[in-house]
Amino acid sequence: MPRHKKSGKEGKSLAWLRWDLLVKLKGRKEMDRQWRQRQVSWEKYRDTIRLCRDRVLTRVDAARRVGLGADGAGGVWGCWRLFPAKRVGQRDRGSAACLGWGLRAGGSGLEARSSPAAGRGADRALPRAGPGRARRAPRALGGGAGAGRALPAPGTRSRLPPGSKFRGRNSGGNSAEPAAPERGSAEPRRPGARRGPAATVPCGLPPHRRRRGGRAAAPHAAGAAGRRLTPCAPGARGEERGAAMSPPAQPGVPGGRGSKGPPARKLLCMCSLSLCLTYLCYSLMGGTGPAALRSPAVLPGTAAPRSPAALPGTAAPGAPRSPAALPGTAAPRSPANPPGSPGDPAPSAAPPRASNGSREGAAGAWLRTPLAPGEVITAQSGAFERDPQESSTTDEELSRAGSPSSRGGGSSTTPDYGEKRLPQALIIGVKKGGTRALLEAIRAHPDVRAVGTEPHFFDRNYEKGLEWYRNVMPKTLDGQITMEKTPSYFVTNEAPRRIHSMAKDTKLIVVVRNPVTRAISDYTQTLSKKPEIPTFEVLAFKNRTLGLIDASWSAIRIGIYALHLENWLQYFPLSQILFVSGERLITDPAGEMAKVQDFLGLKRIVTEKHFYFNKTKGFPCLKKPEDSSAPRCLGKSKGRTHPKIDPDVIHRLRKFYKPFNVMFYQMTGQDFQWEQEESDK
Ligand SMILES: Nc1ncnc2c1ncn2[C@@H]1O[C@H](COP(=O)(O)OS(=O)(=O)O)[C@@H](OP(=O)(O)O)[C@H]1O
Repeated sequence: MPRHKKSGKEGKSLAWLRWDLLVKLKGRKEMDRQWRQRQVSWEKYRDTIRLCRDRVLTRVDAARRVGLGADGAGGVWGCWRLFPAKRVGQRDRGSAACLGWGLRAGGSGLEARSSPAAGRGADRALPRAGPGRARRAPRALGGGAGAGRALPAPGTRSRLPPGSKFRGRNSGGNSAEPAAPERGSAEPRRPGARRGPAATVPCGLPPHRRRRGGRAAAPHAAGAAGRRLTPCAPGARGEERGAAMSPPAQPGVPGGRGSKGPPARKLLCMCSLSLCLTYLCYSLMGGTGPAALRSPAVLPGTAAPRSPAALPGTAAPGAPRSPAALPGTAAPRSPANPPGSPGDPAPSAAPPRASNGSREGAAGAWLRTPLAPGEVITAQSGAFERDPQESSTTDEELSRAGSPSSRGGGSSTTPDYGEKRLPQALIIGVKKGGTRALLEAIRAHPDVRAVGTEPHFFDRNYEKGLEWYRNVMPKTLDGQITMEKTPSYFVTNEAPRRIHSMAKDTKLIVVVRNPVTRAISDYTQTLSKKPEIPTFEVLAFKNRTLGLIDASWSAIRIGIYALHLENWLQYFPLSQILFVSGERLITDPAGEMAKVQDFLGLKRIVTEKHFYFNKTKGFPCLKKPEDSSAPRCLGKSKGRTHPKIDPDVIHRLRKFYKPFNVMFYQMTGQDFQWEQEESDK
């Protein structure tokens, strides 16, 4: 039975329950008393605990997905406790040390499991105790490879070091419900558990509860600067979002900032998210060497070695790594770093990406190109992924655009007067989100001038310098906005810092789309260039039998929006980033364009009059309302027919993305309803 806190103003409530549950269970102490005095039935008592347990388990499951099952006493969680940085400035110290610890502990952050069987052991840990049974052994959480072990998960803190003041907090609370004590006996208690602060710090705890014995959560809470919210239960249901997370207010979005939610929930959620995401980041970045995450993907049945850490539920130690040695950890994240400064490695300096020995030979090598140091993902980073097609600018185009004699930097509509300026607004992603449609639509605005090609300045061409970049831009008059779009910026680790150092008030636009559809779209694009590549189903899994999604495949990884957004939020406030729904850009382009124009401070000139739905194309096309010229639809490369994907694979991918989507909704304060979309199908 989880313990409640002994002291404090509201110390009589369970410390691990969600806020709404706490409210419901306000009289829990009283209930305990009544239970002992035979005034409350065992069933009622048991059901209450079962309810709480079920809520908490969603978090456990989600944590397992992101591989937070670090080994050792306390794990990353325990480590955080040792670095209780209370100020933002101390966060990095804690991050580096703890994440270094986490890597040493062998977590392979993105070896995610989506198998329905995975991690369900806990869900099956139904109460069996009844009156007359004084105590029961704590049940292990999770199944599969991790079965039989209590896995640490955000909020469970099951691996805290001995002596930790968190210890005993979960007391089996997450994994099993309490055995019914004999009437009149003391409450059932796990051996070794002591009364006091509960070990579990789940979502929804008010600060005064978290503070005691909850210091591990503090650094992240502080670091998140009160801005980023973390889902307590990444797998949380939609109805929990608004109330539980209190995302920023959005007109029409339930549970926005305006909704009443305890601030502690935000803090706690921030902790979890920060941990998850940072861990993921480091996992992603840390593999230029033979790290677990970068180890060659192995198909079942092949003999190639594979880190056991990659297996779900396992926590085999990987190669020890110093946090300082991790790419990206040493470089200070100072926005003041000017482009080209020593601490700012040029993207072109990235070593040539070679095949890392994946399963499908050349095609596999293409899809699994290792990342450059400091790079989270570069969408078009690999030799084959650098597809100079519809979304990417060819080198020739760029050199033409960047030449002094160039006119308009690739924008055919740019007049030959005014001056070239650095962009004030960027469409930074996401690849296959609908970025081209957005750019073309906003270019219809007379106060916008945009480069037609993708300059890839902040990822591939940064060493060419800002003058080169400026030259790529079209000429503008005073009052006109210069824009460009390069979807790979969103997943480029260095991009936020570089853009910030160019101009910290740069407005950023991200077009997001259901990550499953986006992945299929991404794959379809590649397939159109390379018909010999393996099927989507093959590429999506590391091990399909085990349900291991291959998050090292860029098509999958790009869709973990929350992970990438975290990087941007280090440099830009949320208010400076506009999230455009790729889905609504198709169904209601004028509505989305209204938001874009407002965000850019432009008069709403691009309206429904500018759009025409082309049945043949199946998409909206642009027209000029003032003349009778034919509508302009995007090219054949936009709106391709996707190959049919095995519904089971889609289902697993949805499950994989769900917690990340929920995080993303909470971070942005917008519910893109991708889960809703899916459940409708
Ligand atoms: N008006 C209109 N016309 C055509 N296509 C449209 C439009 N609006 C959004 N979309 C969707 O945009 C998807 C391509 O996204 P991007 O332009 O971001 O792709 S890229 O990253 O630049 O390659 C593209 O994805 P696919 O359908 O998979 O091809 C479209 O679904």
